[in-house]
Amino acid sequence: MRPAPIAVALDAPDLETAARWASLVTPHVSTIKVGLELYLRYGPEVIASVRGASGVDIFLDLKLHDIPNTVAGAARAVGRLRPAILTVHAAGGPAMISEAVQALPDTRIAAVTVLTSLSEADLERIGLAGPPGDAVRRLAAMAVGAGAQALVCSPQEVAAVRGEVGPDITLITPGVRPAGSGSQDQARVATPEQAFADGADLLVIGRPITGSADPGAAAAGIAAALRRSAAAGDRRV
Ligand SMILES: O=c1ccn([C@@H]2O[C@H](COP(=O)(O)O)[C@@H](O)[C@H]2O)c(=O)[nH]1
Repeated sequence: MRPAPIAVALDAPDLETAARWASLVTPHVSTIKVGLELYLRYGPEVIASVRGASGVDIFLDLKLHDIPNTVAGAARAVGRLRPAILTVHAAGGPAMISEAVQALPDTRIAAVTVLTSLSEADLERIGLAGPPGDAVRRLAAMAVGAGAQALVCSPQEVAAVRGEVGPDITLITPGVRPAGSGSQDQARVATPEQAFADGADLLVIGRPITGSADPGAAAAGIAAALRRSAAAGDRRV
């Protein structure tokens, strides 16, 4: 059975916990995501520890955001870790995105549009007044024009972004919460089934899996729900 298009966010306080979560979920999911907490604490060595012997894809979520030359250097610096996906902030602009793409030809550069933790009220406070979907679509079009092969947006915008950028761009959605789960610090959320039906290619899910008493069973349960959605033809795009 093919692993489900889920990236489990290993936001763990220590390496042992991250490696344990990784070994429990990798039979069920295509990807594991290493973010700032683990990478800043343990550095590049963390990747080998969580990758183990599995063929799981590594999603390095460093959200690079700096001048183009600095981001190009940072992207080259992580190249030897062979991440399948590396994030940059779309707000860094087209030259920065383009430099990252050129620096890492074998990695999918994913541009983060508007963080899923931000609400419309938050956007107004940071000078981006208007529905989040408007800013997400603007940033998505710019990032793809600059060469980004993937985009990060919330599941609430994924259908509109697909309409904007077409079928060839990988759409990645954090802000995924199974029915009945709390949204915690996420502001723009939807269920895994809804994100998948609306066209997400990779669902980022952290605490609903890693906070469960049995992360392996939680990942398997969400993977099974996605398979049922696919079999029922629920995907609209
Ligand atoms: O807009 C974004 C971009 C990245 N993330 C990351 O995804 C996970 C979500 O974890 P949950 O526990 O499922 O909330 C986390 O690692 C974030 O850094 C995001 O949430 N939103």
